[in-house]
Amino acid sequence: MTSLANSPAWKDFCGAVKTSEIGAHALRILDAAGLSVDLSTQRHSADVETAGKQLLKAQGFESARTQLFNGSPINWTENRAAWHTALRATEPPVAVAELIKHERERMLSFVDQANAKNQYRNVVHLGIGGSDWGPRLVVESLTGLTGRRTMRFASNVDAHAITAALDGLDPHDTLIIIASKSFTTTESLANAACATDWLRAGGVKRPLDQFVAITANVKAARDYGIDNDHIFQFWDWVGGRYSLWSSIGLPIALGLGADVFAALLAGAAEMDEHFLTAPIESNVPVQMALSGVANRSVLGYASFALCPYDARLKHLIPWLQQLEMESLGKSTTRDGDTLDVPSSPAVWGMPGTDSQHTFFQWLHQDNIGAPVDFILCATPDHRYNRHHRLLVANCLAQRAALWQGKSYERALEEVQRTEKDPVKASILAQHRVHPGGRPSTLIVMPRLDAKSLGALLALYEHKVFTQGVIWGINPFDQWGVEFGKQLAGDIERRLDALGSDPEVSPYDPSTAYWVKKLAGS
Ligand SMILES: O=P(O)(O)OC[C@H]1O[C@](O)(CO)[C@@H](O)[C@@H]1O
Repeated sequence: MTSLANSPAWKDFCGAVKTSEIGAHALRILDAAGLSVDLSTQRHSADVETAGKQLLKAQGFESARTQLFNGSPINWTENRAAWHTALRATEPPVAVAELIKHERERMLSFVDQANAKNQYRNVVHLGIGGSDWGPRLVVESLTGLTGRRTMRFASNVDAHAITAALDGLDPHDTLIIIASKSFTTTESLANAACATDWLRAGGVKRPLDQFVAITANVKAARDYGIDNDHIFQFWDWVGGRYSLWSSIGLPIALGLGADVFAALLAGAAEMDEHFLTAPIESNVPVQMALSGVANRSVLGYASFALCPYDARLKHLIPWLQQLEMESLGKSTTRDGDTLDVPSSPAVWGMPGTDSQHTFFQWLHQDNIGAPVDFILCATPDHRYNRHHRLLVANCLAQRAALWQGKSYERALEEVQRTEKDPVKASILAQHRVHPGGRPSTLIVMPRLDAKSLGALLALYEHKVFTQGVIWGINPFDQWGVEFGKQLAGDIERRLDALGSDPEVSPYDPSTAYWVKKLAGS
């Protein structure tokens, strides 16, 4: 049985983190691919730095990183590579360079032709999880800058999503994209069927002519009836939640321009280079990963919040939730043992300043709270300077309050200005104390453009990868999701037993009750 908890490197790391003094270290701002990442408000010390390096060494970080970039089958439960870095490399690895070039050229020439013919004023993208969040995040974050088509996204199997996405569009001028690596995903195929009906009802004679498929299962897309010229491939060695950089980026090129997609890839490639070459102590994804492990596994924070102080980045939250929680939400190590330290924090969040009026009270004064990743753009893309100043001030203020806290003495001084009764003043002051010492990271982007966004997404990808290495878990599979899918398929068949009494014996009494009650609905 392998034990991380009992390994000397782990014990040293825990000891160093626990004895690191809050606020004792100097400014710690690291730069990577145009992003500035301020880790000054994370627990750190010279000992933490040394122990962090030893831990990475003990967990085989350098060789794992090499394997990531050279296309080794590091997704060991599925015996596949996770080679998303190849898709954005300036010079992709020889083994896949031709494949990538060929497919990218096909995809971009489709975009060129559509632009030249002034075709498809509307695009409806149907995908879910990794086949949705990435392109949705990029398109919706950057559309204000260069948007050139009406772009809609529908993922949920709740038909309200697809009906809203199609609402008001001209069926004759609408392209439907089915984005699904497996081309078997229930939600995406059910929504595609709705879109076909909608096109037909709108007078389109050959609805499938207006479909595009983006998939690793080309045969299934062909069998579905989609023309070869409208099928854009990606491959087994690209994980679903890492697929944004592949043909899954088609809506970005269609909606924002091929140059925007290229800039996104360039930003990610720059971050890849940094991750590969920067020394450990200034390697931003690695340092963020170590802080994350310290917060989760040593200091016991079960979650962290993501608060972009840029409302355009609202979809970064679900994107990161999938990246972090589908990748790291596991507790079995490579040898099949149970991981014996707490791992994989839950991720949640909301853009600032809305979040301040929603859950920041809890962050400030709950017994434990949660670390926060703050994201800020130095320059906005609007002309309202005061708004931007307010946004920046709020972001910095929240972070300072979480870290510095407010002492009882300071609170008392405040209260005594209006409350003269000493007993009452003391009680009221207690309510105003902020414990402080609450960790956070501040990421400053120069402005929200494709290059910075590409760098930001790659930063989080590598942070998650590094944490997977430290915890010894495979960040590239998702067996937990697969089990739920199997059960949903089985329950759907039982619910479909129109009129007859469905067979529910394999299920627990509560599930059985509801299947019977809702059958035929
Ligand atoms: O691209 P597909 O095959 O439709 O899968 C969609 C999503 O479903 C999952 O398999 C499970 O959520 C994700 O990993 C994936 O991004």
